[in-house]
Amino acid sequence: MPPLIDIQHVDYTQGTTKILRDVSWQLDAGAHWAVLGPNGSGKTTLLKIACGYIWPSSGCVLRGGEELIDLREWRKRIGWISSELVTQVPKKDTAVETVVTGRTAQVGLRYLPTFHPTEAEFAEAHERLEAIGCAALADKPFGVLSQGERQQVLFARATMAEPVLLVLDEPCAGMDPGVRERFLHWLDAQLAQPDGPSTLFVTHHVEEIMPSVERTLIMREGTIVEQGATSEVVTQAIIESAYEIQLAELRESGRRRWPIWAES
Ligand SMILES: Nc1ncnc2c1ncn2[C@@H]1O[C@H](COP(=O)(O)OP(=O)(O)OP(=O)(O)O)[C@@H](O)[C@H]1O
Repeated sequence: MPPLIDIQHVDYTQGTTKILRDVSWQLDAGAHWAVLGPNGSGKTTLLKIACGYIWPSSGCVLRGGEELIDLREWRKRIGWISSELVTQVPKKDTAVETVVTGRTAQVGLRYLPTFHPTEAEFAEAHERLEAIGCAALADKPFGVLSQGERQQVLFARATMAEPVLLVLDEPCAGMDPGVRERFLHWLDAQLAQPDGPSTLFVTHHVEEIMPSVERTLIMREGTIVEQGATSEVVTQAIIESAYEIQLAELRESGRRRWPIWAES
């Protein structure tokens, strides 16, 4: 089977600035990748090219082995969950109302005058919440949910479109340690399910890479400097070099890797 996304020798330039240089990377169906790299290294740009929101200046992108596909249809099969999306959800919409809007590209049920979900769609939204262990959240307003619960609801919303790819863009930003750990263990269980969508997990914190995220790529200055099995890519030497930092240790515990900072 051809890769879900096959990026070949892609450059991306804006004005005189080269933002991506000779990037090649393949995402197989069902694979889960962590995407690491310092601020401004080109992660978001790479993801936008992969998802078909922007076009490369040179090189090519195949999706399912084909170059020319209907990108509007393709984009409907991608769930992009970011902190920006969290801020767009009206606080008064309930969790289930938020999930049902997964049938559209927008959030905010009361602001979508032409979208009138059927009873069957509401029933499905309830099922989606139940399937991920969040049935109890259904009638709670989005505004009262914790940061972790909001991510869970947006995950359920993304599944309404039966996505082939989920992009989780720094999902743990703003979470306290307890919320973050509960959310990450919940997410790990979701990703470990067979036949789920491929996932791209963007983070700045290597300890957030859960065991189910078996592959990692690292960007730096517009290129992919490392890609492959998480166990081989997320090493002390590679992390120190990618972020220009010094660690006392990158300790493995609970099949995750925890940076221990060196004394300065
Ligand atoms: N439309 C644009 N015009 C000019 N420069 C751009 C444009 N889009 C991105 N850049 C620049 O390209 C570089 C890569 O940006 P990008 O958002 O892809 O980085 P990132 O790795 O996602 O960063 P962060 O971790 O801070 O989110 C940055 O220096 C950014 O300022």
